[in-house]
Amino acid sequence: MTVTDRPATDTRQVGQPVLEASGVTMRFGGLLAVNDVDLTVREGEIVGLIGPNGAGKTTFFNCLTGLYKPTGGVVRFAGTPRKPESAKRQVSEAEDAVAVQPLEALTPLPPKPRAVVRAGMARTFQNIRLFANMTALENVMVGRYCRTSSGALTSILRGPKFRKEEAATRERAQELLDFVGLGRSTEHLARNMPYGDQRRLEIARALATDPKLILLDEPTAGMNPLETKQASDLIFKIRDSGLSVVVIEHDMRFIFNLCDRVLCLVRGEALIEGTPAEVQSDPRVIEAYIGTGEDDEDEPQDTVTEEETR
Ligand SMILES: Nc1ncnc2c1ncn2[C@@H]1O[C@H](COP(=O)(O)OP(=O)(O)OP(=O)(O)O)[C@@H](O)[C@H]1O
Repeated sequence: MTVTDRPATDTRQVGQPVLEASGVTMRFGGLLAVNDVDLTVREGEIVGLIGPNGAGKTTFFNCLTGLYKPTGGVVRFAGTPRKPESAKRQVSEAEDAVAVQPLEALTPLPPKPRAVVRAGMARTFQNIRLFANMTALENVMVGRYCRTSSGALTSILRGPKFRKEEAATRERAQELLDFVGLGRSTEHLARNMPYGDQRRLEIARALATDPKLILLDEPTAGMNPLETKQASDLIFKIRDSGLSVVVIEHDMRFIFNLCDRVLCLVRGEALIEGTPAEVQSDPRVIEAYIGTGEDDEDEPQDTVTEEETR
């Protein structure tokens, strides 16, 4: 029996590339954390990033999202940093449906998280980073502010323009809470919400930036099986709404059921990239996780078993 329940032939069409990372390399002093890694993500795709602990997954994510400036390689994205929009455009459906540009239009991303977000890339983190003492709605509204145009003075004066923009921001935030299944938790303080809800709230906040691509770093870490299933359903729903998704996870069953393609990193290098069926049947992947027993005494071990990778 295999881990994936996906049909052997998936007839969904994927589109143009939205992200193209080539030769991405990241050194921390003498440590080569990511070495010459390529990744292309197309419109409508869910791509998984797996690998044992310390393989370089999060570092690669940080290079893609501008948190780190890679020491080598280039990250191109089908979008350029957009200036904040007017309140009217902010809620327009047309704006949500920003056309993904053809490959030629992929532009190198400036290594600045804010510019990367404005270009249309959003992410969540391995450790939950919510504003604990803010409500769910306020947390999502914060994510939305990168798309609003009110400056400090407008905000202080709270004039008609500010009020209109604030109302639109609030409305969009509520829509996103409904979308992720937290419509009834609007006024709950983030810190009082159940763990699985906090993870969904983080996703809602990331979606508030109007991304074309969302990157999720271990979205099911610490979740029970029901929460994991709900997370999987939510990611499919996000993909079906027109976004591309890249997801890091250690839960093999989750990854192989969810993803169109999977990239496996080992010691900073791409070991294999392919369909879930190709990756889960590759003996090198099993070996990378469970080790050969010869030289892995000091290697950190993941919890995956050979049974799980099959
Ligand atoms: N800021 C940093 N400075 C120095 N070394 C770092 C830094 N960030 C990560 N590393 C090292 O780079 C390597 C890759 O780490 P990274 O966190 O990217 O791996 P990972 O695959 O995400 O691991 P995990 O699954 O445990 O989260 C590790 O050896 C780690 O210790």
